[in-house]
Amino acid sequence: MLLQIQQLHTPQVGPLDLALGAGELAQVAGPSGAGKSLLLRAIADLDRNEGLIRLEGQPRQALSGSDWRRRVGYLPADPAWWADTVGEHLQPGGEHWLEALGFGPDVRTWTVDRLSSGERQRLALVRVLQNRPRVLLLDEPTANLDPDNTLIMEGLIRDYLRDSDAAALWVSHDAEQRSRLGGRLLLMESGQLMESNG
Ligand SMILES: Nc1ncnc2c1ncn2[C@@H]1O[C@H](COP(=O)(O)OP(=O)(O)OP(=O)(O)O)[C@@H](O)[C@H]1O
Repeated sequence: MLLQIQQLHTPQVGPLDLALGAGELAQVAGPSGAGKSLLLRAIADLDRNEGLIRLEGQPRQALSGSDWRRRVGYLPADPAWWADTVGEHLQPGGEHWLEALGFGPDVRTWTVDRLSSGERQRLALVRVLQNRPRVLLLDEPTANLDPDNTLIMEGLIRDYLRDSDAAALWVSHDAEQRSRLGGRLLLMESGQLMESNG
């Protein structure tokens, strides 16, 4: 197993177990307020949580918080930006991702305050992918995108999972997207995670 979670719990989430294999995409659905975002934040170790999480057999405590979050990349629904320009948030390289998402090389000079919500969402994905994570934690990554960009982003993420043999936990409210992506579906309700059969 690539990612193994045992008895993960926070005041709002769990205790729950979950395992993701290399290349696996598991979707998480469930009502607003069920704890989907808090689950992703707990796995990324951004909120206080207890439980055992292993990545490729290595316990989370063996890595620093920042190393863990490079390997287990979290894309929040509303990513934070701290510097003035896009380029200050990006590492060198990754031009193929920028290009695939519709940006030219000049995007690095753009100021963050001019970005639309969809541009923010697409650029934040590039930020996460540049760390070459083994696991992606995606919180409604296409919520602010038009249909064309949604399909492009879905394709890019799928390509990354296939090429890097990475896994993803993908929160989506969109039933059509869920059927396009396919794969395993997990349902979250009141902080508990259940495997869905349909
Ligand atoms: N820091 C916090 N302390 C206490 N409760 C919180 C905290 N953050 C979120 N909550 C509550 O925990 C519950 C789960 O929140 P969460 O953001 O995980 O929901 P969600 O399933 O992602 O919902 P949505 O689909 O609307 O994004 C909500 O009732 C929320 O108000």
